[in-house]
Amino acid sequence: MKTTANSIWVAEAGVDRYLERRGKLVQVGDGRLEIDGVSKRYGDVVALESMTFEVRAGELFGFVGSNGAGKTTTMRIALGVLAADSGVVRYDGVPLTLRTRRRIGYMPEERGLYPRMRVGEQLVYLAQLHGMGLPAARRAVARWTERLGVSSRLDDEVQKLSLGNQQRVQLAAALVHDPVVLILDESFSGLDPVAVDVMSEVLRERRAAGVPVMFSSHQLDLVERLCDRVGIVRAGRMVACGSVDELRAGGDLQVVVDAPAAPPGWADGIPGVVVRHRDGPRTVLGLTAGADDQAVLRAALATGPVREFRRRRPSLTELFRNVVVQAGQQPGSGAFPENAA
Ligand SMILES: Nc1ncnc2c1ncn2[C@@H]1O[C@H](COP(=O)(O)OP(=O)(O)OP(=O)(O)O)[C@@H](O)[C@H]1O
Repeated sequence: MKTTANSIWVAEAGVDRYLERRGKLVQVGDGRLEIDGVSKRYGDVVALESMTFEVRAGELFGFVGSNGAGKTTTMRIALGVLAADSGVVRYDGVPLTLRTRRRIGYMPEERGLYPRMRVGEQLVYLAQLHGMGLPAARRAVARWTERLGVSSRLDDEVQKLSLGNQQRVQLAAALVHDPVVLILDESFSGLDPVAVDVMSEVLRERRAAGVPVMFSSHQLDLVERLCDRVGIVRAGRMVACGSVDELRAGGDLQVVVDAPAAPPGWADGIPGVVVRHRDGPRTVLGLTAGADDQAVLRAALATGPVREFRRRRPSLTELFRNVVVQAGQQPGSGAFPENAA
């Protein structure tokens, strides 16, 4: 048995290793990236407060939150370019080391390429910084630039490329050294639809190869489509985390009613029912637990014809608004449990 600052090794047999952590036996060595209780302040600004979540091996994890919520700070700490005040980041069950950090592929939000350096030269250089030999680096650069559609620009200076193509090069820079973890900050912003497809395909491939992939984005439809799980962050804390279906199931059940003759206020007074939105003849109602949707239908029919009546769950965008905007206006009223996954 071995004791470290953060954990006690209780068994080690082949690849199945276990840790006792906070009284629970946890299997390690499974390629997970864990952000555990990470806090960070910038002077008086609390950027992160006990941020906790994990990205599993072979999982695409979407990291969403409003501007200034703490996404970039989390990612920079996960990469080790920024130190946390407290908390720990682990990969494969153990706190990150310099060696592990070199094996992370990172795409920074502020982009980090040298504008006057040629694309090919720069990518080879970056691959070598991550420990690759020159021949392997050249092969990887040829492969990834071909894959990302920028192989014809290898001899051009980065600054001569369009912003979208610079972004493709930036993704190539994150991938050339065959990273074991991928962390991408706003990787999709500013890309044309074809480049979005290429980027999505590459991320899915990395996921299939068993890599934990985490990316931040404000494009929630894309996150909803692509991710296995999503974490919503607000004011430096994870306020909802789970698969899109889990999160949607946690949101209120809604009923859409198209009743052209219904007067304003027709649904007022039905127990457990709140009018969420009204658009012409259509009303979207939120139903709290125990509310009777048949009572809604009867009330709608009492007004005249009903052309549409269907139940639905909120989209990720609506959930995001509920969690981030409404909860922000009413502290402590978050609709979802933390780390619900
Ligand atoms: N170097 C810094 N000095 C002072 N405050 C900072 C610094 N970097 C970030 N912050 C603050 O920390 C908080 C979290 O910022 P962060 O960049 O992590 O948010 P974000 O979720 O990535 O936002 P965005 O979606 O706008 O990129 C914000 O209040 C921000 O103003």
